[in-house]
Amino acid sequence: MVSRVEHPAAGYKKIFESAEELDEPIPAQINGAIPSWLGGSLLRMGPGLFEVGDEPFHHLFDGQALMHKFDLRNGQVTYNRKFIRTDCYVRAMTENRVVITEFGTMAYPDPCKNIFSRFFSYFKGIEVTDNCLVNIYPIGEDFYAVTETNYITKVDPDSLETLKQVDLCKYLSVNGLTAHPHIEADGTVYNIGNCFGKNMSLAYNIVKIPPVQKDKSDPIEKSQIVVQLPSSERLKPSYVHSFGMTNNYFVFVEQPVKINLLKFLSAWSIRGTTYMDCFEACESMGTWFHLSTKNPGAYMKATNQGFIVVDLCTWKGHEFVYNYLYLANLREEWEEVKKAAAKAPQPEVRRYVLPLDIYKEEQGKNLVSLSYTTATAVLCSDGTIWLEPEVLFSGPRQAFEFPQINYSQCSGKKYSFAYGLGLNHFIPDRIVKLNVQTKETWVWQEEDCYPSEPIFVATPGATQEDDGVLLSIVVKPGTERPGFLLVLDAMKLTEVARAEVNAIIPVTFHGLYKP
Ligand SMILES: CCCCCCCCCCCCCCCC(=O)OC/C=C(C)/C=C/C=C(C)/C=C/C1=C(C)CCCC1(C)C
Ligand SMILES: [Fe+2]
Repeated sequence: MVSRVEHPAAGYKKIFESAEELDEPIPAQINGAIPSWLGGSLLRMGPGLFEVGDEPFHHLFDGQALMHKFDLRNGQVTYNRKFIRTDCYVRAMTENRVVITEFGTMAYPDPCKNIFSRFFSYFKGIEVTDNCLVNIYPIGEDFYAVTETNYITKVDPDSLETLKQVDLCKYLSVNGLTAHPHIEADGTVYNIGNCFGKNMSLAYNIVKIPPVQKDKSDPIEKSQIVVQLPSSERLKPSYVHSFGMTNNYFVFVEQPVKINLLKFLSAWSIRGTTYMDCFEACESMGTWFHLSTKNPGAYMKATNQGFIVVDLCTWKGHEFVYNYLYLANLREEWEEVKKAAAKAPQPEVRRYVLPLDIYKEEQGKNLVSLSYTTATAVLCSDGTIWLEPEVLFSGPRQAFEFPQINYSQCSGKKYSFAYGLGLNHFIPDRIVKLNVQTKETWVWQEEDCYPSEPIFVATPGATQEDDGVLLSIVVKPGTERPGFLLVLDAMKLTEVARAEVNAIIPVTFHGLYKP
């Protein structure tokens, strides 16, 4: 899968440019045939406004949230997009400047205010962003666009209208939640977030939001913390992006990119620091896997021969990979992009195996007895277990990222196929399928094309894990219809159809298919 593709024309710059929302859906021109059973909507989130007035946003995660929708009905496709009316967007539009500090862009005080009110507005405390550009997922019968803060935004998946902002702090003791919940077949949502408690007690809280309520009340009102995991360092919690879940367990990977809380809570509002300035690498820490039972009341022994297998997309070393995602770097000419990526952490897809049955007398021995993996776990004298991974995919500066699986069939179970976005020196230029058992790979790639995270949709009644299609939004600059929805056969990774529109579609991160 190692890509030798070069991008001398630097067409990728187009996916980091502002776009206008649409008044109404536009029809797409179809090449190939969209499967007749594929009726639904692909909803995706990403940044769509990369500057306000003459103030630029600096980081990939700062542009204002734009929601995209490809609607598929009877073989026909339309495309629509709207900015979410978050507080940060509405206030930016009203004042024509960056009003709320984003991930890597600081908001300056209002230049129209006099020196005293400017001084006091600095001390008003942190105004946390509600820029929900990262993902969209269902809670009960509702849909929420999210980032990783405590603010989530209820949206209408049909009209793309913004409905309301919800502050999770009103219901739960968390400072934020990840944009990557796990959702069970009945609609129960699990997620994890940092909690900076009283007396500086730090924890990672796992949250459960129940499915649709019989009395039609909002499930968020019934949300609760189900597990609390301790932070390995007193003043510095780790940055959390996602977590793992099986039928019986939660797996949380505490990694060495830390949030410096002192900076976060004090310096930030006074000196105008951004979120990015509050992260630091902890060179001495390594990475800790935390395991907890999911439902102690209904605990059942794991069936997977007493092991939990954890497959991860990783970035090697201690440095935060987000340091390499400033827009100025991503918009460089190709030779410069390559030079910058050469210094960045290197990507690797890894498998770790956590043994569940541990006996003192086995100290120093490899506890993993699964025939199909070379990953090891050795019990140390202090009672901890040292894990070494099996590498599932590795290519220099070629990442397999934004991983997806046949979630409804395989979530938390043994599986064979992962689908991902191939990043070539951080530039998304291919879609990859990886057989995690054999390490075989398949690639879809086309000249000057910039795809997004592929979403798997199973063929109705399918019996095989990879019987279905992958949906990805692709940008091919310089053509008559430069944005298209790509439909790939998930078995062979060959093109089934594309639905093209006359619009450049800015980069999107995550999303879902709503049947
Ligand atoms: C699609 C192509 C992109 C090209 C480059 C991609 C490189 C990819 C590297 C892999 C990373 C994948 C990330 C994908 C995007 C994503 O999911 O994340 C975006 C995350 C964002 C915007 C996070 C925002 C988090 C905030 C504002 C957190 C705030 C907080 C803290 C820092 C401390 C605790 C409190 C709080 C407020 C939650
Ligand atoms: Fe993500």
